[in-house]
Amino acid sequence: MSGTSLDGLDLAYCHIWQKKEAWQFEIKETKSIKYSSDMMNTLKNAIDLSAEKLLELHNTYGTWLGEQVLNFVNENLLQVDYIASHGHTTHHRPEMGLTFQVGSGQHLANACGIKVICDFRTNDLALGGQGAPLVPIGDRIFFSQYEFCLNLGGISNVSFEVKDKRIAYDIGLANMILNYITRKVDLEYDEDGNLARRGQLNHTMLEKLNNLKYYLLPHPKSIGYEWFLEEVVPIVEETEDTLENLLHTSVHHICDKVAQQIELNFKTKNQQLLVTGGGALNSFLIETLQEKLGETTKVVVPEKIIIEFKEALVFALMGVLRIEQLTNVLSSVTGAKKDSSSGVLFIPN
Ligand SMILES: Nc1ncnc2c1ncn2[C@@H]1O[C@H](COP(=O)(O)OP(=O)(O)OP(=O)(O)O)[C@@H](O)[C@H]1O
Ligand SMILES: CC(=O)N[C@H]1[C@@H]2OC[C@@H](O2)[C@@H](O)[C@@H]1O[C@H](C)C(=O)O
Repeated sequence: MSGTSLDGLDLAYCHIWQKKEAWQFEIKETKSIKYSSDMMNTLKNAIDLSAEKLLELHNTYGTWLGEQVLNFVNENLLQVDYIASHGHTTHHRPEMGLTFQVGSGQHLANACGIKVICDFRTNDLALGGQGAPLVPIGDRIFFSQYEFCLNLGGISNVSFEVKDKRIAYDIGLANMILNYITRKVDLEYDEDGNLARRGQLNHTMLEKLNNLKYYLLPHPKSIGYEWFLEEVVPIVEETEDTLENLLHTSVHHICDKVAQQIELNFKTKNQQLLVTGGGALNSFLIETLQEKLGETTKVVVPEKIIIEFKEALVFALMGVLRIEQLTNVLSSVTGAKKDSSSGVLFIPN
């Protein structure tokens, strides 16, 4: 899994099996590989590449993924049935019916000698859906004890049940804006939200962020880096303020939007909100979120392995479901014509 915050590649070696029809999991080994600044820039700027250069990146990144898998397998002497690979999203314009994840499955398979399932999003787009978010199938199967599952990666998304249907959508900003601000001073991210905690609210910036048009759209809906570049970056750039105030204001914005969605979809007193993704490690953000939600919603920060590897785990589950020809993409989430068993299998040569 490689997510929108561009921090690196997450590898998880998972056992997934069924016991009396209920799916079970164990995450046995994990590894995160931080991107070099070159790699990070290449992936970030892939949006501007020519078709040829993009295809070249698709192949070279696929091979690189396969090499990382091979190292991980050899380091831990793993026995692997399949690799489920998300790749890295370079383009996501569901309104135009397109999404693209670099990381060619054939190159990946050939580089590690293991069968690969990848390209999990295209089929849903072909069926008229958003192709995102996909992790809600895992929220339903593995984390149904929580009324809400929230992921705070580059982008925030939420997932919950309404009358036996899973609903989920990208809420809006999360670490993407925080990292954009800290990277101006060559800081990868705001550790524990310490800088943001010292800042003060910039009311003008908060109002502009809170009024972004995307927030008014009904679900199903999802966003990509394009939205960030076009709609959000101008607001940050036109705001003259300290780093601390920009971060503080962005944290409030992130939490305002999450709290609004949880309140709108209120389930029950003492409801639990499971928070995963790197944002769960930002203590200022988590405190601010809990304050905004009040006593009716308990923010649950799980153990670190779940915070950091839940998305990788769910892609592994999606791979298993694909092999078993079971539904792994929910149309109630994406708005597609129907549920699907998505993903493409590549056999190594
Ligand atoms: N200790 C920490 N304090 C504050 N922020 C943190 C901490 N650890 C990680 N983060 C933030 O979390 C980010 C990584 O989050 P994560 O890996 O969940 O994102 P992602 O999977 O790339 O995104 P997405 O789920 O949107 O595709 C980092 O870039 C950083 O902003
Ligand atoms: C197109 C794409 O890659 N979307 C990502 C992105 O990052 C977070 C959010 O936007 C979510 O919709 C999705 O990723 C997770 C893994 C998902 O599909 O559930």
